[in-house]
Amino acid sequence: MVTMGEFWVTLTSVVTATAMIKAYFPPHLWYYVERFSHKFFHFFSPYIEITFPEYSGKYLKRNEAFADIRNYLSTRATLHAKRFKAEVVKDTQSLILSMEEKEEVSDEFKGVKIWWELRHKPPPRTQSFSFYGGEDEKRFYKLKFHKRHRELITGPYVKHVLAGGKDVAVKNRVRKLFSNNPSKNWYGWRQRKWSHVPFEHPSTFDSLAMETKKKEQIKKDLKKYSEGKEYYAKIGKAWKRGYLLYGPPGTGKSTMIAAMANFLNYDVYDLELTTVMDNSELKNLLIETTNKSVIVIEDIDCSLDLTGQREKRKKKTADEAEVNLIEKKLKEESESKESKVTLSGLLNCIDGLWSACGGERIIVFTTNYVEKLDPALIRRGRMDKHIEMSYCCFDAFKMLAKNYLDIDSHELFAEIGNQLAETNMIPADVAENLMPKSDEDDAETCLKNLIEALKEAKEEAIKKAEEEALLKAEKEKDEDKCTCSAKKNIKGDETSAKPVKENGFINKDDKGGEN
Ligand SMILES: Nc1ncnc2c1ncn2[C@@H]1O[C@H](COP(=O)(O)OP(=O)(O)OP(=O)(O)O)[C@@H](O)[C@H]1O
Ligand SMILES: [Mg+2]
Repeated sequence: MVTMGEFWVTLTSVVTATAMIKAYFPPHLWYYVERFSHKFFHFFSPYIEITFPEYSGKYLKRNEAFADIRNYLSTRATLHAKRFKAEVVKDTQSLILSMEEKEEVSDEFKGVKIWWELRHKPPPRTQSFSFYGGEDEKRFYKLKFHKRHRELITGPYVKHVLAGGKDVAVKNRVRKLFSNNPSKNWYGWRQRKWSHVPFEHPSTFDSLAMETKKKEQIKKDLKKYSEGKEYYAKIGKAWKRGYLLYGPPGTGKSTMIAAMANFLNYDVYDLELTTVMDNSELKNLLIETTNKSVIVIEDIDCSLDLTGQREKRKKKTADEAEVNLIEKKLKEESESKESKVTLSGLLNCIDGLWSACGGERIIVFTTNYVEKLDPALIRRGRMDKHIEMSYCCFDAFKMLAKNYLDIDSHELFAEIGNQLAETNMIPADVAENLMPKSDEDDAETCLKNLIEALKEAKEEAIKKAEEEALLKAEKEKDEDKCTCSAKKNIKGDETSAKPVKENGFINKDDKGGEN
C-alpha cells in the first residue's frame, strides 16, 4: 500500500518541479526540461510503471492486451472514475463505459493498490507521415504500482486483468455469422477468406421443437463440453466436439445450429464447401476460424461429391429421362468448376485443425441422407454426437403451440396427438399451420387448421401408398408376363430350331445366331 507520506512527497516534488520549470526556463524549453525532470524523479520514485501500447511491433499490429485492459477497466472505471466514454453495443441493449484519456482509475488486488491511466504519446515535434493513423492510435495504458509488489502485479494481477477483459469482451460482443468467399472473385483477384454479418438468429432451445428428453441431453452435452477445458487437457484431447444432425428437410437442423450457437454464445462459420478450390484452401479457411465458434457444413452428402448434388436430388423425383440429362449437365458443370476438395482432405483438415488450433470449436455437419455418408467421416472422434431430427411428435407439437400460440393445453390437443401418431408431418409444416394468418385467427382456429392439414396429409399418404401398391402390382404382373413369354420362347426353342425366322421377324439378339 502507498502511504500518505509517500503520496505527499511525490505530489509536492512534482508541483515544485513544474513551478521551477515555468519560472526559470523559457517556454520553448519547457517540454525538454519537463521530460528530463520526469526521468529524474522516476529514478528516485518507489513506483514502477508499465505501459501497454495499443499498437506494437514493426508492423504496428494491434495489441490484444490493450483491448483486454480496456474491457477490464470498463468494469472498474464505473466504480472510480468521473469521466467516461460511452459505447453502445448489442443493438442498444448494453452500454460500455470506458475511461477517458488522462483519467486515473485505481484498482485493488490482494490488498495491493494499483493505478491505471489512459494516455497518448505526444505528437512528434518533426513533421512526419504515418501509414498507421494519427495520434489516436498511439494510445497506451499505464499501470503504476509500488515496486515492492513487482512479482504479484507483473504475474498474477496482469493475468487476472487480461482474463477478466476477455470475459467482458465475450459478454459484450456482437456475435458474427461468417461465410467463406470464393477463393477468387469474378475478375480473378484473391479476396478475404471470410466475410461476416452480425449473427442475429433468434432460435433458442426453448423455441426448438423436439422431444424434451432429447433436447435436455443435447443441452447437457453442450454445457459439459463448454466447461470442459481442464478435462479435455487432462485426457489429452483437443477441446472440440463434432455433431452430426440428420433427418428429412424441414425438421429443424439449421434451427438447431442457431440454437446451439446462441446457447454457447459462439460465432458461426458457415462453410460452403462447393466454393472451396482444394484441400489446402480448406485448411487455410479452417485455421482462420476463431475460438468460441460453431463451424457448419450443411448438406455434407452433397458438398463432398462437390457441386450441385442437392439440385440433382430434388430433380430425381421428376421424369427419369430428364434427370439423366440434368445429371450429365451438372457433372460437366462441377468438373469445370474444378473444386478439388476430397473426403480425405476434409478428414485431414478436421483432424489437423483440432490438433493445431486452440480448440473451443464445435463442428456441425447436416445431411438429409445419413446413409450416404462415408463411415470415416462420421465416426466418433470426428462426429462425436449423432442427432436425428425427425417428424413432429406430440412433445414437439406442444412446444410449437406454446411458442406460436402461447397455450399449454387445449381440448383439441388430444385429437392432434392421435393424428400426429398416425401421420408424418415435419415441424416446419406444423409450425406453418399453427401460425395465425390474420388478426382474426385465434388459437382454436389455428389448431383446427392443423387438424385439417394433418387429415389431408394422412389421406395423401394413404392415396400415395395405394398408388405405390398398384404400381408395384403392375410391375410384378409385367415381370410375370415376361417370365411366361420367356418360358414359352424357351419351350418354342426346344420344339423348333429357328422360331424367329419362321415368323419372318429378325430378332436383334439373334443376329449372332444368324451368321
Ligand atoms: N424442430 C423445430 N422447431 C422449431 N421450428 C422448426 C423446427 N423444425 C423446423 N422448424 C421451422 O421450419 C423452418 C425450417 O427449418 P430448418 O431450416 O431448420 O429445417 P432443416 O432441417 O434445416 O431443413 P433442410 O434439410 O431443408 O435444410 C424453420 O425456420 C423453423 O421455423
Ligand atoms: Mg437446413
